[in-house]
Amino acid sequence: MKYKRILLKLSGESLMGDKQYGIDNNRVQQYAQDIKTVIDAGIEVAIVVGGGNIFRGLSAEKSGMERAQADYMGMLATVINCMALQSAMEDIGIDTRLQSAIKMEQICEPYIRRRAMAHLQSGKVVIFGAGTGNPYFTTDTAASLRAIEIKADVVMKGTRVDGIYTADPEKDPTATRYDEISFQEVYDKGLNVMDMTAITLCKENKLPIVVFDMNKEGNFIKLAQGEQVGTVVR
Ligand SMILES: Nc1ncnc2c1ncn2[C@@H]1O[C@H](COP(=O)(O)OP(=O)(O)OP(=O)(O)O)[C@@H](O)[C@H]1O
Ligand SMILES: O=c1ccn([C@@H]2O[C@H](COP(=O)(O)O)[C@@H](O)[C@H]2O)c(=O)[nH]1
Repeated sequence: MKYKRILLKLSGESLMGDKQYGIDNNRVQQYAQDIKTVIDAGIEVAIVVGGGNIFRGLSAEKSGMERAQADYMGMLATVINCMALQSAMEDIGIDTRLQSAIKMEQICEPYIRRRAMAHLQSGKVVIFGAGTGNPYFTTDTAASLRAIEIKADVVMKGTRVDGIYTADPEKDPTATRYDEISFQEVYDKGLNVMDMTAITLCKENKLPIVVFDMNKEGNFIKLAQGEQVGTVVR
């Protein structure tokens, strides 16, 4: 098996499906099924979920809200997404634990690194909510940070584009996709598929990143088993 432990980052926006806002249950159910195939193959999976489908701190700041306050709202939004994904996974028999970087005793465990690793070793999927717990960060950075902390082999960013392009493919139809790219090239070319703090953490800790289309059923297991899917950054 190529990977023993994977950190899967799911963007909030991809949970929207075709909706303009919020959560598309069909999409969440598809993700849960795809995650199950990877768990059933004996691979450990931890997940960080974004919140962009509900609330983004930066956008709220532009409308006049104080940034830190807005960012805490964004972190709470990620927990809502995590709970939706947790429900969908439990419905199909996956054992899960949700850990939040901001304490919410009635809802989930607090983030405790060693406990998270023990859950993973016993076959549970651990979902990390509330990002890093700090404003001015993103869930991409939370994904890199948690992946390093729990000694994952890779960060897989499952999103709605099928890899990293020479420019944002949603804005530039002439953009072409890389199969592989170095951390340095991501900086040099200013590619915005993940924020630079997240990229730097992975670079400094020699942790590869794969960006792939999570909306295509079966992609996650292919990737987990070592097939070439999406773009690898290393
Ligand atoms: N060079 C590039 N290659 C690929 N995608 C790019 C590139 N530049 C910008 N993007 C954009 O990055 C987005 C991927 O980020 P994603 O939607 O997963 O956002 P996020 O900020 O991680 O999550 P959230 O929606 O939770 O805020 C794609 O939708 C794509 O349009
Ligand atoms: O560590 C973190 C993670 C996230 N935030 C805030 O949450 C929203 C949603 O996260 P995305 O990564 O954009 O999906 C983000 O816009 C921040 O406002 C944070 O403050 N700290």
